[in-house]
Amino acid sequence: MSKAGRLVVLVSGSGTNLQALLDASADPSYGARVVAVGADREGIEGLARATRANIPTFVEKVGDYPTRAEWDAAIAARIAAYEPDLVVSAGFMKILGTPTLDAFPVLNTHPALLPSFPGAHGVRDALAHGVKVTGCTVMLADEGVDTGPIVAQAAVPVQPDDDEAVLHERIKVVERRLLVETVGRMAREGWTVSGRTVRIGNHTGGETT
Ligand SMILES: Nc1nc2c(c(=O)[nH]1)N[C@@H](CN(C=O)c1ccc(C(=O)N[C@@H](CCC(=O)O)C(=O)O)cc1)CN2
Ligand SMILES: NCC(=O)N[C@@H]1O[C@H](COP(=O)([O-])[O-])[C@@H](O)[C@H]1O
Repeated sequence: MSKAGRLVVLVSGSGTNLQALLDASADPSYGARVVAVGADREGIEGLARATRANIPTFVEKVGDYPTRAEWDAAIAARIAAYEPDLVVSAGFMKILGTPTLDAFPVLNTHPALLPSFPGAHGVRDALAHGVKVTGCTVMLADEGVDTGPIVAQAAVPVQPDDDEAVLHERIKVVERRLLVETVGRMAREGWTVSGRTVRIGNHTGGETT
């Protein structure tokens, strides 16, 4: 049974999901706290949010390394320095390699109902397809792109005049609530993974991660 008290959160942009986790973890009963925030780029609001909250930050840029494998190793080492129980990818726009995945459970939030519309542009792709309902997914990352086992999902309606920005903002309201609730339950109750099934709480029959 895994527990998720110490969180390292990875961001690449505005960090509103990060802010939701920071706000929730201000309550000691939440069961988890953000111990560090990492990013793949400088000058983003997600890093500024961490600094305002007096949370340590780090940046590892892919372009600073001769190979992707060296970046994979570098970001894994930066994460490891904070000894997380759970890494939360919250708008982090880089695919994490096995040095990170083999060392820590990584929870990712995606703005679509996986397995539909994986990748860097889930909202745009769902809108282009003409779906009437989309949503958000919280899943445990594996070596694939958004292929890991699903932990939680929530549906969000698409309105006729939606553009990508409007729809994404509607999704993000639901997504922040889903992520905060899911991380909190994982921290307080633990989780198990059996094949593609993730169970939160003290369930029998699952593999212990
Ligand atoms: N090993 C994994 N790492 C990550 C996953 C995952 O499922 N497995 N999810 C992503 C988050 N994500 C969707 O939820 C996602 C983000 C970015 C990309 C992507 O194609 N990235 C490109 C670069 C894009 C850019 O720099 O703007 C890349 O990595 O080369 C796909 C899916 C977090 N990490
Ligand atoms: N495929 C990855 C992806 O699209 N992630 C999405 O980026 C947004 C980041 O918002 P935030 O920086 O305000 O939390 C979130 O909606 C997250 O699901």
